[in-house]
Amino acid sequence: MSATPLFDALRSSAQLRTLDLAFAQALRRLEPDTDDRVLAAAALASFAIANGHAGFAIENPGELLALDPPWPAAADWADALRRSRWCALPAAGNEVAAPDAPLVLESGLVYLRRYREYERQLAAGLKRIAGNTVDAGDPAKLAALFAVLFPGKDRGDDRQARAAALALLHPLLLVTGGPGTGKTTTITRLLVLLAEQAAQSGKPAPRIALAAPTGRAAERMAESLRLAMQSLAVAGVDADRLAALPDSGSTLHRLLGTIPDSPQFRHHAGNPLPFDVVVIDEASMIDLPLMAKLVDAIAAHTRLILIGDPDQLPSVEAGDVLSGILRAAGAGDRVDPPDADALAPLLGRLPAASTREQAEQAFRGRRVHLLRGWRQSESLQLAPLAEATRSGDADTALALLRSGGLANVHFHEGEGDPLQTHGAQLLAHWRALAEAASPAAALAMAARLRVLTAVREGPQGARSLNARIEELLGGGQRRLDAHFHGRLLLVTENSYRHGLFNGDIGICFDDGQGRVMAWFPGVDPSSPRVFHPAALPAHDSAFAMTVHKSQGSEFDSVWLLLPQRGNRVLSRELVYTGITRARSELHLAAGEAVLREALARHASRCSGLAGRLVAEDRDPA
Ligand SMILES: Nc1ncnc2c1ncn2[C@@H]1O[C@H](COP(=O)(O)OP(=O)(O)OP(=O)(O)O)[C@@H](O)[C@H]1O
Repeated sequence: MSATPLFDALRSSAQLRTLDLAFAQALRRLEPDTDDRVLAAAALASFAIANGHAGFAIENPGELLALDPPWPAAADWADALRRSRWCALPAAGNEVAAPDAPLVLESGLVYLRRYREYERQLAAGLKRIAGNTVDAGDPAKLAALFAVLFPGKDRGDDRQARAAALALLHPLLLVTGGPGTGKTTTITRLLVLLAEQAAQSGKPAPRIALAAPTGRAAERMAESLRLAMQSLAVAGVDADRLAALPDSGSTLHRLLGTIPDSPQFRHHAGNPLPFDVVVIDEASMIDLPLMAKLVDAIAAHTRLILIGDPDQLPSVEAGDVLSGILRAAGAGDRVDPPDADALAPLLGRLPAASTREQAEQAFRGRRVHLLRGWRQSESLQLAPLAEATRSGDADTALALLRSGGLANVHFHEGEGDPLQTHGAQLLAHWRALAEAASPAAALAMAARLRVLTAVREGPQGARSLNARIEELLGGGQRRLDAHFHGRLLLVTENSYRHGLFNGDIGICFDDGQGRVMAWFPGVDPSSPRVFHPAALPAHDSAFAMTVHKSQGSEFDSVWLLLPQRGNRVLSRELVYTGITRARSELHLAAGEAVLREALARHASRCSGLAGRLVAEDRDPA
């Protein structure tokens, strides 16, 4: 038995959820002799999931929560777990964990078994896809079209061109980059290239699916794709090739086919997605279970293309999936020599610095990281601030903010309450929502401005801001109804039955017959889906929302409010995600100390995915 009553210390710390403690207590009820450190590990593994980790590292439990008295030595803790019947010890990363143990200890991480299995399945699925063979055609025959799609002189150095060329050879491609680096533009051209390749091989046009974790992100992607297609039509690209490209996107849930009241999907390994190319945008938002299910549903002949910005916040739910895959795939700045040789007809001879030495890797997915920002004539000059934030350079970020020299970036240093300092301007926007001509118009107008906060609770939290905004909208006198006309809504749980998902934004609006209904964007932006407010899944107001919930959306004008005191949730990824939600105007209200604290911290997550992807698989015994 341990000398340290660790589980009691966790209980009295009041940091864990009731659920985490109840899980450990259930193990103790089943076996009263269970080692205290095993109980603590069970509670922490459960708590880790709630905090976005896949498990927790026994070497570094302080990453999860600050605790006094000190933690047990990692070796002793591991011994206690190894001796416990509650903990499985798989011999290899690709081995299924014993089904009767709710915990797994592997490579120094303690997992809840279910999440370890998601991670194992995801790694196996990604390796399977990356190892599939796809018909690369004859790149030389595509050279003429390639020159039209990528007219730059030095195509080998043009990472957009590289990404498109690599998609011909590889069934798993990751295209990463910050805002405006041309991810969607690249995907559009890459899809045209695949359509041409199919036509040259006498095959039907490829069936292509576009999806993203949220409806808003899917719409944004489809809109950018339509614009990129228009410019290709002007550049003389054959209309038949463009016709192969989809003109709309769907949510990942819709793509996979939700089943009412079930976390399972219609598409899975036994009924794979009927597409030749599946393109997923905003991949940083996808959590471990969802990514595992997506990958499971990818057929042997299908190409999977994941797009994302690796500097954004990781998914709220368990994961950090994108960064795990990216770590395994490399920095995305080099091409393997065999790829370079195969693609020479398109890319020419690559400069030596663009190729890398070792050709053999366990993980065969390919990544291209786009660097150059293309958004020209921007009214909002965000790039230098985004770069300083991304790299954690607080001195430069503060100097840029204080100089006032970045167009349409406004720094409200030390201001903690925009409702007091700029209330009239903000309220005018929200009042106008209620005056809109239709629910569709109100939803479109709502995207013009959003207050983003780092936290949900506390004086600068989304909850208290929403309460104050509603009070101000009600004139401070009459209490508004719960679902008043003009109230912005944020769905906070997935409801497969409604087709409404965590993060979806809607509005309460009169239906023309005196009834206030809740309206959410549908496939066609001009005809939103309507729900009775009493029948909605869990929801909050969305006048102000957390940066976490804003992922995948953009707003013309963003007010980002950091708390006045330090907080563990603050990170450079949070600030980066918040500021890059702005399209034409950014207001940042923060104090120097808190901004410095945020930029000094990474929102890192504990996961074993990268390790699994680069590990050689062991043959099942
Ligand atoms: N190679 C290029 N030449 C000229 N313009 C380009 C090029 N690549 C991208 N652009 C332009 O830059 C802008 C941003 O491109 P795009 O929407 O593809 O970027 P993105 O990385 O998908 O952006 P976001 O992160 O916002 O989704 C568009 O106006 C696009 O036309």
